[in-house]
Amino acid sequence: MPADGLPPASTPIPADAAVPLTELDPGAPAGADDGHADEGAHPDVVGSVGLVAKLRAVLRVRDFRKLWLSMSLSSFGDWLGLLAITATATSLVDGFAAANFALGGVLLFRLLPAIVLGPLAGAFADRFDRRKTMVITDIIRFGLFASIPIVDNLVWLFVAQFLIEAFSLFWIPAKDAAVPNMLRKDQLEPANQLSLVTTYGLTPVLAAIVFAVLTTLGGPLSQLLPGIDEVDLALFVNALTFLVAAVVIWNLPSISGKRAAGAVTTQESFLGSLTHGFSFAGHTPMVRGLVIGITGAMAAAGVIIATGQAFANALGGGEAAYGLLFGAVFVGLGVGIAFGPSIARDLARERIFGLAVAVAGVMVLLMSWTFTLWIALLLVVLMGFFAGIAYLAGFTLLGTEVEDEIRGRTFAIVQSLVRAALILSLAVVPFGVGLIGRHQLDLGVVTVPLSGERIMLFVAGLLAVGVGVLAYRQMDDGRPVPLLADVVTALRRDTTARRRLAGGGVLIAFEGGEGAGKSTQVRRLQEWLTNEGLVTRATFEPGATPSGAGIRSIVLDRAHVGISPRSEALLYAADRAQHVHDVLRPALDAGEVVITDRFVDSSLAYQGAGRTIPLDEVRMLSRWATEGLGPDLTILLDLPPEVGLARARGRAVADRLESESLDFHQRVRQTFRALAEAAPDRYLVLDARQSPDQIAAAIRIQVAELLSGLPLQQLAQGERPSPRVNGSTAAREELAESGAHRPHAQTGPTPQLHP
Ligand SMILES: Nc1ncnc2c1ncn2[C@@H]1O[C@H](COP(=O)(O)OP(=O)(O)OP(=O)(O)O)[C@@H](O)[C@H]1O
Ligand SMILES: Cc1cn([C@H]2C[C@H](O)[C@@H](COP(=O)(O)O)O2)c(=O)[nH]c1=O
Repeated sequence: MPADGLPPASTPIPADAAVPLTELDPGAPAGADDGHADEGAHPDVVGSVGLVAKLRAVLRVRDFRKLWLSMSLSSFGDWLGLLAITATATSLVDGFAAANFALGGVLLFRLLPAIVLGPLAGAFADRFDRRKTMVITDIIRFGLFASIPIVDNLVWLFVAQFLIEAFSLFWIPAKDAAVPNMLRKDQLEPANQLSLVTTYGLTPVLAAIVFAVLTTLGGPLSQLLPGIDEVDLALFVNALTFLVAAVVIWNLPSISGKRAAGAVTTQESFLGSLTHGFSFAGHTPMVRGLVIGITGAMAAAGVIIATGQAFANALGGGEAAYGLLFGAVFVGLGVGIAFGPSIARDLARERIFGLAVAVAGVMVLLMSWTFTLWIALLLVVLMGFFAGIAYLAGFTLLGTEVEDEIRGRTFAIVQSLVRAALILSLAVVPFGVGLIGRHQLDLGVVTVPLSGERIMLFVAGLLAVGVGVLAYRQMDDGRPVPLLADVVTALRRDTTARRRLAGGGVLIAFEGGEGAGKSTQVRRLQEWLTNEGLVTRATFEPGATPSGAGIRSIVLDRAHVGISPRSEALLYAADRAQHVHDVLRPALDAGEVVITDRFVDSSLAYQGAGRTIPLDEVRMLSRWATEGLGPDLTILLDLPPEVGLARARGRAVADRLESESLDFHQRVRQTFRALAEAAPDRYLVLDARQSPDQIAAAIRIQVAELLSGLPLQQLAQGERPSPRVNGSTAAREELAESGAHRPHAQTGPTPQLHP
């Protein structure tokens, strides 16, 4: 959305015409200040294109690219290993019950070590050379995986599985803690997106395909190599992936960082560093919130997994429905991870995390009372979507906000709790489902089926909502913007409103033709606001900065004949860029009410319609100069040009622009009016033939409404300094000193103003 609220104007404006109203978009939302939030990025380059560019940029980092490849390989190996081990476990026993026991045993032995060893592994990752830790654990895992088909025994399978998982626990925090050191902070989110999509989207599918191929090939192969069956082949391939990963990581010295050559980065004892990790997680609100949210969400996820089959049956869908529901979770997760950041890019991750967990919980709550398969599928996709957003936000926050020294322990604690929560819910929920059984609740008009799995799902939903809210409260460090307004303005990309809500000042622009009374009204508005106790700044274009003053004399001096329209447009844009940089942004950032006599619309009207430069080009130039800054309110003082020019000429000799034809000034007027009509929410159009008092009164009413309740800089009680105006030397000195006024000023909701 253009900063000025206009759609692209595709055709040049004829010399004798103002901008036709049909070229303007009356439905344009108010006040899009899009450049500010995505500094440096073209506003159109968000969403999927932006994501691809970000992923490419991340993959251009050589060390990360290598680590990602080796991670992908290990992840592929892990999935292949899981398929092969579960197949091996069931093939090593006879009978249905024994096969299920063997399967359950494998999963239990996979999850169990994390509870005991996770925190130890984290402390290890923070103390010792992460590269060596990763290489050694990869080599050990290679040996263990390769040993399973060689030993070919269920007990050894359990032991090996336990050991593999135990060593993985040392590998994971070392890797998680090393990644943030390879990338810039802003690259961490796309890097996490890439890793998560690879681990949970690509590699499981690839592993399933390869497993199918290997098991097909395994038959003929076992005839060639006696003693080796199809599952053995998968396990050997899997073992090999770890060996390759070890070689790749060995060649990445940057993973070691400060921990190279066995250097221990802390003087703490091992036990000390372990307890320090727990105390850090317990006492840092952001980490505490994440731990609560992730653990609770995982417990809820465990409930969903454990009740999935029964729920699918309750929907009347059986195995096929179970498969669909299972797939739907991954579809939602994938979409959430891939597109969540661009959809919610203006929201703080600290807010996104708790909010997304809670909303995912609401989806589960709704799901528990759903009786139609397709509605359930939709809710599952949505649940996965929000869970994906939460997962990515949580993971990225851990990487960006936790210091390197303690990152390994933090990741490890989260990892342990996640697994513990999963085990607990996977173990407890089936009992709960069985104990509750299936009942019918007769409500007179309808009979509602009450079954164990639905009640358990309902409890899981409640749990997720609860931990989401709790995490949100822990992590939301007193942001001034109310949540709803934050979410709505973020989704609408209304960064002007966001700036206002966050105490980032308010920008009011006065526009209109020559002699319309802008300077008079700027002065009066500033006087009134100052008397109302607000810190204000009045300024103007062109010429409010030292370099701008030079530009002003060039563009307005009639002696400068022959300035081309484009050159004129560039001069005004240069003045504006300096103005935004030196005056507007700093004052807005300080929470002041900034009133400017002319802004972007003047360029659109004078250089666009007046000089007939395509409006789009002028708009692009202005947007570039202002970095997308747009006014919160534009007050257009509308006046027939002949009246305004007469007023202006009564004041001084006509300057270069004032000397233009009446036709030129007519086009300027029509364009100002058309711009206002295209975005009525953002404009106050006043007939400038009224008396100054009448105009000032109308302005005060509108401005009082605009400022009401906003967190703005206020003067201390009783302090009413003379208004500050930019442009003059004295005013500039005051601008430089403005910090000196600040100690008296404080931010707070604007009290009731008295228009
Ligand atoms: N509402 C009004 N009715 C009649 N005269 C007015 C009104 N407002 C201002 N004036 C007078 O018109 C002249 C121009 O006013 P002002 O300088 O405020 O206009 P401006 O829009 O800033 O002009 P410019 O853009 O040319 O600088 C001044 O002499 C001023 O006193
Ligand atoms: C900002 C801006 C201004 N102009 C023109 C409009 C006026 O003729 C003069 C400024 O004079 P004022 O007395 O200070 O109003 O400059 C323009 O053509 N383009 C612009 O962007």
